Amino acid sequence: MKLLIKGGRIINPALNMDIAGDILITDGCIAEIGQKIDGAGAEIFDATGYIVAPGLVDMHVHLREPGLEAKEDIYSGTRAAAAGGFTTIACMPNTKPVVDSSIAVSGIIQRAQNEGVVRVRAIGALSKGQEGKELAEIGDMVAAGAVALSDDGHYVSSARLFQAGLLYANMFDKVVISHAEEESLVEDGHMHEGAISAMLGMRSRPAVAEDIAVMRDVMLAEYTGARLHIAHVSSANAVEFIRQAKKRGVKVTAEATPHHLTLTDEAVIGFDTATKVNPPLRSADHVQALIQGLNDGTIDAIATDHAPHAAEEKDMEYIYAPSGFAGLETSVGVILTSLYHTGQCTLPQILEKMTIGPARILGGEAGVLQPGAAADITLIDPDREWVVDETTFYTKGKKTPFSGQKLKGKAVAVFVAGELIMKNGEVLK
Ligand SMILES: NC(=O)N[C@@H](CC(=O)O)C(=O)O
Ligand SMILES: [Zn+2]
Repeated sequence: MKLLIKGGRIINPALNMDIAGDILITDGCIAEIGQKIDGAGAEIFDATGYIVAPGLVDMHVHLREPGLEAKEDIYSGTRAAAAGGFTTIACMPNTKPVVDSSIAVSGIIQRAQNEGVVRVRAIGALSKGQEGKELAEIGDMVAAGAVALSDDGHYVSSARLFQAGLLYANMFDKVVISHAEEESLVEDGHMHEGAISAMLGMRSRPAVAEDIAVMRDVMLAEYTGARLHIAHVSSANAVEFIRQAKKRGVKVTAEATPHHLTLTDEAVIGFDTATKVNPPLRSADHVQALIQGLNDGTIDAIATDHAPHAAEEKDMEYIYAPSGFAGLETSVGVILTSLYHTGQCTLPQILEKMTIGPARILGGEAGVLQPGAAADITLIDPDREWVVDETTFYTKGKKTPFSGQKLKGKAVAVFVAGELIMKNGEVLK
């Protein structure tokens, strides 16, 4: 089996490569990358006009298995990932039951092998039941394949337990991922605290809740020397704390979501539950700080926080609807439209945050095109114009704050281990 991806612009941020060229694939692996490859006997895939990138990596996805299959499952979630251009995703453990044991981790990996169309990495819970009281079986979960530990969805209130988790995870060189919002300050809050929440009379979640939480976690990472990753950073101070900590050599990394990088709390006016998410959509000054953090290397990854919910849950009143919405199928379009086509970021910059950036944090092989590596490849048409129509989504939880928006840029083909699994938005498996 030989395949030649011919004539694209190969952007391979891990190796600082940005060339017009071809990629030869044999038996599911990359055999050669070059400006002109003689693909005698190979099937040809014409990539003229497209960007050829390492398969996109999303380190923050809620696949909802086990137990919450009305929102999403591994079958639907991995197809949504493929449709959005992703070849590797990491799934969060806030399921029912919580993924806090080796058997649960093995279950996800096994189910993903049987049902999934992209590669799935499992993140284990940091505490048992994500209750923040005692540590989960971290060593066992790592042995079963867990790539990171997180109580995502909740902040770990006890500094002592969080410190113990950092130390324990660090023994296995695994990163702890923090959902950093100090709970006592966000309880019962539904949106960002500011002029818009005051106008709407809505109980809110202030940015200072995130600032405090990030500060504590960063200090514990510094004190222990362990690895920390801050999920969905959304406040300007949090970006600054992480920037300063990195300068001091603290082993902290961070991700930002497409929605926090592009939307503000003004989207909440009208009470569309598709705008409800934790941390909340913030004001424009926070959005600008995030973009700056992305550009200066403070933020290492763009992650969707794909958090689908069932239609009947999101159709409730704003204050009762659960937080979170679909993100996998809009990520590339939203990011290219808002950051690339506006001149705020370059394509290599963006693709670094969507490939090798998150891959490095999770460890293992992904995010780079090089001979010998699995042929996980995403083709992107940066100029393809399309309108977000959630009825065509593969995810079960279709709510999106980008509904009806005209976007420019789309993943047009995805290969996993050399196999074409998505073409023109259609998943082929
Ligand atoms: N982001 C959200 O608003 N919700 C996520 C949890 C999370 O990622 O914190 C979910 O699981 O629904
Ligand atoms: Zn979270």
